[in-house]
Amino acid sequence: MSAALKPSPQGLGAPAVPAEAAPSAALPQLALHQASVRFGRKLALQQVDLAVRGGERVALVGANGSGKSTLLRALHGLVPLSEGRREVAPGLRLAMVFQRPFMLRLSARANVELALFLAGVPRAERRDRAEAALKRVGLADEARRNGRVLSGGQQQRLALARAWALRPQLLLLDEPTASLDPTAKREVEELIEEFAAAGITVVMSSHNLGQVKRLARRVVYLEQGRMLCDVTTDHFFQGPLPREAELFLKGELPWH
Ligand SMILES: Nc1ncnc2c1ncn2[C@@H]1O[C@H](COP(=O)(O)OP(=O)(O)OP(=O)(O)O)[C@@H](O)[C@H]1O
Repeated sequence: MSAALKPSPQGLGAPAVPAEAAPSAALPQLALHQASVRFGRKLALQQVDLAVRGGERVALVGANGSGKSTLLRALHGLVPLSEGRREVAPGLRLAMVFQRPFMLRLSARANVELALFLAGVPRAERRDRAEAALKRVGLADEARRNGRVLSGGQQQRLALARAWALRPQLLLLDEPTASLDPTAKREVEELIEEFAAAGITVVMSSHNLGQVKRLARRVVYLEQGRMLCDVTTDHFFQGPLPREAELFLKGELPWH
């Protein structure tokens, strides 16, 4: 269930974010309240409370299968909640980049134009916006190339261009640099940094703790669909944390 955000004392009045992680008292752009997602017998998300405010940079961290992608999809409204509710600020422009971005067998520019068409952008604006977005991510020279034959890093940048062209206020990114080589990873990270610096709210999942440290200001740790902590990035890396999160961090130490 979803609803528009209103400053109600009952819903968003109750802080879903610990005081130290909340950057401002502004109303959330997007929130889940006691949200659960079930796939058959599998409870992929359990009673999650998460509120995201404008300009935040949130990283979702946890082992494989902990529910990061499901949480991103629930935030986007792509999976139905079996319990709880989703609230979204009226008119919020939201875009998502998936772990394996799907490209149509069309030119890079047409892939962006199609996203604009689906978002209801008038035809007259689509080409300019698509070209500007491709330029923004350094793909102006690839505009006519088939999106499917671009390299993995270029496809991920094309996916970012497709999202950016929608002029989102909030961007959901599912492991945006998974399986990219170090150069492509750095290029994508730089783009995310620029988008965030321009004021776009970013919520991203990542297995790369170095990247979390570089890009995020707030870390949400998930284990078996439960949100076990929601703290500033500094706190996440300095502790103290719940035991499960400490063990996860110890297991991931090679990132140091
Ligand atoms: N469409 C689906 N149908 C059935 N089970 C699903 C579906 N999507 C996710 N799951 C299950 O829900 C749980 C959480 O999956 P999710 O993909 O959200 O985890 P994740 O933390 O993103 O994992 P990874 O880091 O491997 O991407 C897993 O047990 C997964 O198998």
